[in-house]
Amino acid sequence: MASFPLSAKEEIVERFLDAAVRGDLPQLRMLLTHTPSLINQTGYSGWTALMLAARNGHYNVVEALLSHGCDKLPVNSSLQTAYDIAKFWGHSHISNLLAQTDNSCSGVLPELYFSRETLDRQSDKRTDKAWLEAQQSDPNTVYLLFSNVNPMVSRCEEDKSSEVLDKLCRFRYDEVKDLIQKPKTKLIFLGVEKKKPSSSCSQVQEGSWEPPAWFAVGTDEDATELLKRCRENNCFFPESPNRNLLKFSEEEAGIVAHARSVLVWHDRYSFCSTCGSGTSLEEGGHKRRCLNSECRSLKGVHNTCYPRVDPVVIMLVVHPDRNQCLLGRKKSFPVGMFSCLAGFIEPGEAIEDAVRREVEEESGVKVGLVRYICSQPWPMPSNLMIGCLAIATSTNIKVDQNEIEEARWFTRQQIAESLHRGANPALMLPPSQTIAHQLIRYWICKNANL
Ligand SMILES: NC(=O)C1=CN([C@@H]2O[C@H](COP(=O)(O)OP(=O)(O)OC[C@H]3O[C@@H](n4cnc5c(N)ncnc54)[C@H](O)[C@@H]3O)[C@@H](O)[C@H]2O)C=CC1
Ligand SMILES: [Mg+2]
Ligand SMILES: [Mg+2]
Ligand SMILES: [Mg+2]
Ligand SMILES: [Zn+2]
Repeated sequence: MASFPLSAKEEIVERFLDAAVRGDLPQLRMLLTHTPSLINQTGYSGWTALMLAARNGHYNVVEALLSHGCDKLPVNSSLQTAYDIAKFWGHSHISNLLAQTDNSCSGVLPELYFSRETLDRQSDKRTDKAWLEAQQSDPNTVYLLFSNVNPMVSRCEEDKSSEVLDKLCRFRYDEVKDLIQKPKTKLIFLGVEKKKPSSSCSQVQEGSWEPPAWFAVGTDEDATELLKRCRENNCFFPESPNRNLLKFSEEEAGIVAHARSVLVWHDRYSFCSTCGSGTSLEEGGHKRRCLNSECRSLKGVHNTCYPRVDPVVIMLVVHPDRNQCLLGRKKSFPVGMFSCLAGFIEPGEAIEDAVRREVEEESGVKVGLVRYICSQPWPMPSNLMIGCLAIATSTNIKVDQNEIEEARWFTRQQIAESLHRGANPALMLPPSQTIAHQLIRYWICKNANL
C-alpha cells in the first residue's frame, strides 16, 4: 500500500500516540509539555492516547494523562471509551482508576443543573424571628422578585458564546421595603451566602463582614410595575417556565429551584388541607400554620404544613443485549426529540417498583434490575427526579397513547452520534441541563454493566 508523507502536525500526533502504546512516559511528557493540545488527539479509528495506554496496560501513562486533564468521554469508532477498553482487556487496575477519577465518563456524573446548593440554608434560623427581621433590613441582604412564581431576570449580553443567558435581578432592602411589608407578599428566607469574599474586600479588613442573607419575594403586583423597580432596562419575567428556566448559571439555577418550588407551594396551598381555614406563613416561608385554633393540623407534626416535593422516577431502560436503550416521546416534544421514560412515584411504592410499573405502563416493556444513579430537583413545579438505569427483560413495545406518542429502541451508535456529532434530525436528545440527558450520556460513557 502506498504511504503518503505525514504533515508536521500528523507526525507529532503519531509520535505522541506511539509513546502511549509503548508506555514511554518521559517521551509522552516531553511532547505534552511542548504541545499541550496533543492530549485529546485521535489517531487511527478514533483512538486517543488514553485508550491506547488503557489497551496496553500502562497504568502510569493513564495516570499521567488524567492528571493533565485528559478527556475520558471520547469513544473510538467501535464506540468504546478508555474505560471499556481497559475492562475488555482485563486491566482492572486501570478501569478502576478510570472509574474513580472525577470526570463524567467514568460513571461520576457532572453536577446536575438545579442541584447546586449555592446558599447555606441555615434552616435553624427560620424560627429565629429577631434574627430574620434584622436580616431583612440589612443593607447587604439580597432580594429576588418573583411574579406569578417566575423570577425577574436580565438578559446577559456580554458573552454570546456562554450558555448562561439570564441572570437574576438582585434588589436591596430600600428598593423592596414597601413590597415586603404588604400582607399578601410571600417572603421566603433562602439562606446566607457560603462564599467568603476575597481578602482585598474592605469589609473583611474591618472585620465586620457577615455573609448576606437572601430572600425570595413572591408578589401578585402588576408585572410591568415591578419591572420599573429594576435599575437595568433589559429585564423581564420568563413566561413559559420549562425552557426559560434553563438559562442560568449553575449557582443561580440552584437558588431558583429552591425559591420557585416553595413559592408554587404557597400559591397552590393557601388554605389548610385539614379543615379548609386560612393559613399564615411561618418559619421564613417554609411552613403554613392553620388559623383555626381547633384544627388537628396544629396537634403534632403534620406534613400538610410543609412545602411538598413530588418524587418522580426517570429511567434509561437498557435492552437485554446491552447495546440499545429505550426512549419515548410525548406529543408535546419538539419534532425528533426522544427522552427517558418518567413517572410519578405512587403512595406506598418503592423506587424500583415505580420504575418497573411506569416502564410497563408506558411502553409495555418489562424491567428486571434497577440501579439508582443520581437525582435532580426539577422546580416545575416541585419534582425530585430520581434517575435510574434499568435492564429490560422483554423487548416488544406497545405504547400507552395517552401518555406517550412513540417509544423506540435506539442503538449506542445512534445515541453516540446524536450526543457527540451534534444535531441528528432523526434523534434529538433533551438539553444537557436535564437529568434525562445526563443518564443517556452516562450510559454511553460507561457500559451498562450494572
Ligand atoms: N428533568 C427531566 O429530564 C425530565 C423531567 N420530567 C418531569 O417528570 C414529571 C413526571 O413525568 P410524567 O411522564 O408526566 O409522569 P407520569 O408518567 O406519571 O404521567 C403523568 C400523569 O400522572 C398523574 N399523576 C400522578 N401523580 C401526579 C403528581 N404528583 N403530579 C402530577 N401528575 C400526577 C397525572 O394524571 C399525570 O397526567 C413531569 O412533571 C416532567 O416535567 C419528565 C421527563 C424528563
Ligand atoms: Mg406514566
Ligand atoms: Mg410518564
Ligand atoms: Mg404515572
Ligand atoms: Zn386547619
